[in-house]
Amino acid sequence: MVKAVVLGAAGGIGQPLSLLCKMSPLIDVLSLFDVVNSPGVATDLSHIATKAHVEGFVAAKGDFKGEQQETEDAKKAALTGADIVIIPAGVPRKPGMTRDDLFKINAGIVKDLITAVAKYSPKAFILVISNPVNSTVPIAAEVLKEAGVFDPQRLFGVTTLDVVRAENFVADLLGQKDSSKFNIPVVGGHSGNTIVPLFSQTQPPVDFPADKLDGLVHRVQFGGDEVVKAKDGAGSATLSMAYAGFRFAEAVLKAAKGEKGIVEPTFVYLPGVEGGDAIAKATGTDYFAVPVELGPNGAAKAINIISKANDYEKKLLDEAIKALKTNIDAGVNFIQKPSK
Ligand SMILES: NC(=O)c1ccc[n+]([C@@H]2O[C@H](COP(=O)([O-])OP(=O)(O)OC[C@H]3O[C@@H](n4cnc5c(N)ncnc54)[C@H](O)[C@@H]3O)[C@@H](O)[C@H]2O)c1
Ligand SMILES: O=C(O)C[C@H](O)C(=O)O
Repeated sequence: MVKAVVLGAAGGIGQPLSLLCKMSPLIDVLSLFDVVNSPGVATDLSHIATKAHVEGFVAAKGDFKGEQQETEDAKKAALTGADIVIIPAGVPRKPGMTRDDLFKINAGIVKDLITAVAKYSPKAFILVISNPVNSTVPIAAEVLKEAGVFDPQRLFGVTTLDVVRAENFVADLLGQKDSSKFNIPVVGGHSGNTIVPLFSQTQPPVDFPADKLDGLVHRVQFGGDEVVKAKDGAGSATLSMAYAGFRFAEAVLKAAKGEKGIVEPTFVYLPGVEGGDAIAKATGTDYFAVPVELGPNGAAKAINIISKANDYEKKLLDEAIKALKTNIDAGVNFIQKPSK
């Protein structure tokens, strides 16, 4: 029996992601939690005739003592027995904002939700979508460490949308309809210049002249801004993110069931994953998105693809690492050195 939980299930990402989970033959129980509207989303989904049984849990409206208990009970009921917890809870960007501008609100939301995960489903795979991923994943790790239940193989920052974009933009540029035949590793983090597509490692190989390459790299790094601008104040990527989040969740679940050879780039705590130490040493950071081979216990092996980067990509990596370190420190310090 596989139980999947979506925290932030009533949101722009949460709803289509929950729909995709409801369609999946890999999921038996789908549990939805949000601070608003999740029972409605759950009831709506429960009318679809597919395998997963759907349950909805919502936080209490207020924050008085009795209501705090009600919210805690809802989290407990949603999370108990979970095999995989997917977290798109939090505020999205508006035009003119960076992902780091979301830290102020989302850091606290992620801290709060991971505290509940640590209590009620400490062995679940945890997939963090909430931005800024470069900081929310270290926050999650620190909360889990403090609770004594941190398993680095089971904590993932979801960077799949960057891979999806890279594959799609390359296909676009080559005038090809089917982007699914491309495999493009995107490494680093998930914001602006911390996103580093390694086009030199594309399978099947592709080759672009320098002027085209600059534009392509920029489009992958700032693909999120393209959507924020087009939505004009109504949020950021939701549908493509639901697709990407589900693609990654499905990969984790398939590998957990024993399927071999599944590799997806994801933002992980390197020292806790086989092969990660060498990458941490090369980058000088403990967290980095790299292609990870998934297995029954989650992240089985970090693949050191960055050692194959060409000179152009090495420059991108240097810039990414500088920015990433600041983001990671902000996340770690949020838990270790909270301001009074
Ligand atoms: N990792 C990625 O590639 C990626 C891509 C797109 C968006 N995002 C991020 O995902 C997050 C969600 O985006 P969205 O467009 O779905 O936003 P949204 O505002 O539409 O939905 C967020 C949901 O989270 C809920 N929520 C807020 N606080 C909560 C809490 N404490 N517990 C449970 N639920 C809570 C809200 O009620 C809302 O339903 C944003 O931070 C966004 O930046 C990440
Ligand atoms: O751009 C955003 O703020 C949302 C997300 O991180 C994205 O890449 O689309």
